[in-house]
Amino acid sequence: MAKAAVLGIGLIGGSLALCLKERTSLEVHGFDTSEESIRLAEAAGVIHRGHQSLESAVQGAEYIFLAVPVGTAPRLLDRLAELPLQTGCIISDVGSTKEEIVNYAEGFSQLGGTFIGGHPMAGSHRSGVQAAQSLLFENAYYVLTPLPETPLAEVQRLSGLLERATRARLVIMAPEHHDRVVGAISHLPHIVAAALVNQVAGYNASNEWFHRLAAGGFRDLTRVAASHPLMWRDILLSNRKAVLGLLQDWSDEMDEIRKAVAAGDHDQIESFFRRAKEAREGLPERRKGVILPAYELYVDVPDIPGVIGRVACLLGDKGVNLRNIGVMENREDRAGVLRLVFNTGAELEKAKRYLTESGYQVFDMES
Ligand SMILES: NC(=O)c1ccc[n+]([C@@H]2O[C@H](COP(=O)([O-])OP(=O)(O)OC[C@H]3O[C@@H](n4cnc5c(N)ncnc54)[C@H](O)[C@@H]3O)[C@@H](O)[C@H]2O)c1
Ligand SMILES: O=C(O)C(=O)C[C@]1(C(=O)O)C=C[C@@H](O)C=C1
Repeated sequence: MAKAAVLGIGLIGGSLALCLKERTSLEVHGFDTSEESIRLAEAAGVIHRGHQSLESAVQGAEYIFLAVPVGTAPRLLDRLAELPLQTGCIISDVGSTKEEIVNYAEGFSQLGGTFIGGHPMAGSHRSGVQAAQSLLFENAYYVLTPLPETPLAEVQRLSGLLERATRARLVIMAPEHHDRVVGAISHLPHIVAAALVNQVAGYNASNEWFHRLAAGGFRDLTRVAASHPLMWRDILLSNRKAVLGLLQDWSDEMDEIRKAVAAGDHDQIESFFRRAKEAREGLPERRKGVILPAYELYVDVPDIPGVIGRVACLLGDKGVNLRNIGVMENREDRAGVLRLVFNTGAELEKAKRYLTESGYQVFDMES
């Protein structure tokens, strides 16, 4: 039976292991530095088999997933580079930042497998294998960050497996683009939530009414402040450049509202909340348990090496989400060799326009 190895069987590693176990034929092996996590994962049927040795966990594995804190992942890659891995294996990760680990993996002259960065955009403030669940990623976005030179067939193999196992929507992005976007919608909000909780805890130290009166607003806004401190320390250090820029923008925004309140500027204050309300109400709906239709496009690409990066970057820069990308094996069956999958017809139309404007020959299902 083909084998997958999940390294780090916590919330995300455990959830991914469950997905692979329930929806693929892979035998799922787990490795963790915590013996307790291995024991719990085996007892709860999260993995087929647990290992206390990294070498035996990855031996013969076709897929290896790193699901450890982002500050630990490079050291784990160092150890993998020393081990004999299965020829043609794919190594991926689930870390919340991508540029650092992708650059690190690129620096190896001999890694024994193809590294493709990954990040499922779903999680929880809880941690550990006890919180793992096989529906965690359903319909969430799952970002892959291959390099332009990553063989297309390998990206297709991994995205196909993950799509089937997690039921997530696979998208492809450049690592630095990922880190800037995720910095704004995940890393900054975690800092703001923690800062708010710390500020109020300071007031509460001398007056307990601050915590007693905390109602829906405070609780909704600060749920993620209960997240794992070590995981978040690593994320901020890994995405330092993007986070520093975002913190500067955040203090500018705070300065502006502070000035408007100090000046008693009714219009400015109302407009601050009006802009936020409109933007919040305009967030795309999150749907659980619905299988989304796929919108497909075919692109004729004469030269395969590097093409995945060029096409993915072109669409990423224009804000178009690519759900999946793959090579058509038989060029006679269909005009065009690269298959692109989108979540909406509107995204497909945008992609068609941008690709055509950039000189690509594009065909859809009707062509
Ligand atoms: N929690 C989230 O919401 C979320 C969402 C998406 C991605 N991520 C990313 O997923 C990764 C894991 O996060 P998590 O929430 O599952 O954390 P977790 O604390 O639940 O699990 C991490 C596991 O890794 C193990 N571990 C640590 N160092 C190890 C090593 N050197 N070798 C083997 N195992 C080791 C720990 O014992 C633990 O079981 C992080 O990189 C995080 O950025 C987290
Ligand atoms: O739902 C939560 O508690 C999360 O924090 C999940 C969340 C996020 O949305 O910020 C956190 C980190 C990840 O890398 C991806 C998702």
